[in-house]
Amino acid sequence: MNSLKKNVRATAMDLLVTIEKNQSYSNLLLNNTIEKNELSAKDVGLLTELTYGTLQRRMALDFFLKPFIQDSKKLANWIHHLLRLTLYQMVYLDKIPDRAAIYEAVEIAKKRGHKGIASLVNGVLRSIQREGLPSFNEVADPIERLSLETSHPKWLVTRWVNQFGYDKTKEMCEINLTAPLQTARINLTRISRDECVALLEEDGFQIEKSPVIPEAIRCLKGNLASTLAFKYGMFTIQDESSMLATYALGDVKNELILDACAAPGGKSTHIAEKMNNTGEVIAIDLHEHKVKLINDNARRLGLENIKTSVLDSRLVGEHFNEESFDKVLLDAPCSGLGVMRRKPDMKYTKTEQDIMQLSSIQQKLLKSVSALVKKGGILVYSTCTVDKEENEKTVAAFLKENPQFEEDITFKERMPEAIRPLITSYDLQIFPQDFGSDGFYLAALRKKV
Ligand SMILES: C[S@@+](CC[C@H](N)C(=O)[O-])C[C@H]1O[C@@H](n2cnc3c(N)ncnc32)[C@H](O)[C@@H]1O
Repeated sequence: MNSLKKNVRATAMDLLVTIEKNQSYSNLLLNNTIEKNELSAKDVGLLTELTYGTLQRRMALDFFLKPFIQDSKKLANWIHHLLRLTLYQMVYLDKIPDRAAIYEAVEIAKKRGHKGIASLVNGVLRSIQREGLPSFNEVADPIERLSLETSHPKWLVTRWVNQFGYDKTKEMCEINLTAPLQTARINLTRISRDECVALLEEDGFQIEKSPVIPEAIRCLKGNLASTLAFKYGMFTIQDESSMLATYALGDVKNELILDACAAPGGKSTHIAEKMNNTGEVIAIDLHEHKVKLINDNARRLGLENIKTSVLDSRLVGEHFNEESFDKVLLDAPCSGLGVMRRKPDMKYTKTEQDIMQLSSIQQKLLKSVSALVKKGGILVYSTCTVDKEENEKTVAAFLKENPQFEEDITFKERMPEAIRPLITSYDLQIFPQDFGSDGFYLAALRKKV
C-alpha cells in the first residue's frame, strides 16, 4: 500500500472528526481539503468516497460496531471515526481487501495514538471479520430498522412515513445513500446544448443530454467544474430540480423579476439567460459575501441584466414599490432534506424544531415579497426540502391569509413535458427517486386581477 493512500485515509478520518466537531458542511470542508492538498484525481475520488460513504452510512456502521465495542463512550472520537471509516471499506467497498483496510487503520492508530490503541483497533476489526456483522433483521420495529439500515434519524423516518407512506420513504432513504449526478445547465445565450456536449466529449467527458430539461446535461464521467467551458461561462452546474423553478415562472422576456433569496444565483442567472438580455432580474440576498457570488456568476456567464442588492427580504417593502414586479421567485431558506445526498452530515444535525422555525421564516418572507407582485402576476415559492410543514402547509397558510392570491393551475403548461405527469395542481413535490435529481418543492400562485 503506498503512502499517498495512507494519507488519504488519515485525511478522511481528520475530515470526519472536523465535520462532527464544527457541524460544518461536509461538501465545503471536502472541497477545501482537496484544494489545499492538491490531490490527484484518483485520490480525490478515494477521499470523497471514504468521507461521504462513511458519513452516509454512519448509523448502520455504528449498529455493526456496537456489539464489538465494550464502552463506546470511553473511546476517543477519532478512534470511533477510524473504526467507522475502516468498517465502511470492509462492508461497502469491493475493491479494497479487508486486510489492507485493517492494516491501514492499525498504522494510523499507531501514529495518532499508541500501541495499545492500535491493538484495540486491530482487535475490534478482526473480531468483526471473524464473527460477521449483526443483522438488521434483529430489529423488530420496521421504522427503526429502516432508520438504521439507511442511516436516517428515526424522527425523520417517522415523519416521512406519516407524510408520504412507508414505501415512498424507503425509496427516498435508499436513493439518499447513492452518489448524486452532476448536472449542468447550458448557457444558451453563448452556446447550444449540442455544441457544448461535443466540446466536452472531445475533452473526454461522458455526457448525456437530460431527458427532463431541454437545456441540461448529465455528466457521467469527469468533473465539469474543472473545465475551460465552465470558466468561460458555457454552463452552470445546477441540479435539474432547481432548473424547474425558472420554468414555473413561464415566459420572462421583457419582464421585471424579483429573485428574493437569490445567492449564489443559480436561478437568477437561469432567468436572465431565458430573458436573453431583454428584461431585468433583481437578485437579493441577506449576506454580502453571498451576493458577491451572484455577481461573479453573472459575470462568468456574460449576463448584464441582473442587478444585485444585499437586503433582508422580510423588509423589501421598504425598498420597492408595491405591485412593481411582473413575477417574484421566493426560493426560500429551508431544511434542505432534499439534498442529503450532497450534504450527508445534515442527516445528523437537523432537528424537527429547525423545521418549525424555518416554516415561520418562510411565512414571513412569503408575506413580504408577495406584496411586490403585480396584479395578475405570478409568485413562485420553492424549497429544496421534502417536508409538508415547509412546503404544502406553508403555502396553504399563506393562501388562507392572503385571499388576493389564488392557486395557479396553469403552472403545469409551463413545465417541461417530462415533468407534467407528476403535476396534478398548482404545486409539485419532487422526490429524489422520481428522476434522480434533488428533492424539491415548487408552488405557483397568481395575484388576482
Ligand atoms: C435556497 S438558498 C437560495 C439559492 C438560490 N436561489 C440559487 O438558486 O442559487 C436561500 C438563500 O436565502 C438567503 N436568505 C435567507 N434569509 C433571507 C432573508 N431574510 N432575506 C434575503 N435572503 C435570505 C440565504 O442567504 C440563501 O442564500
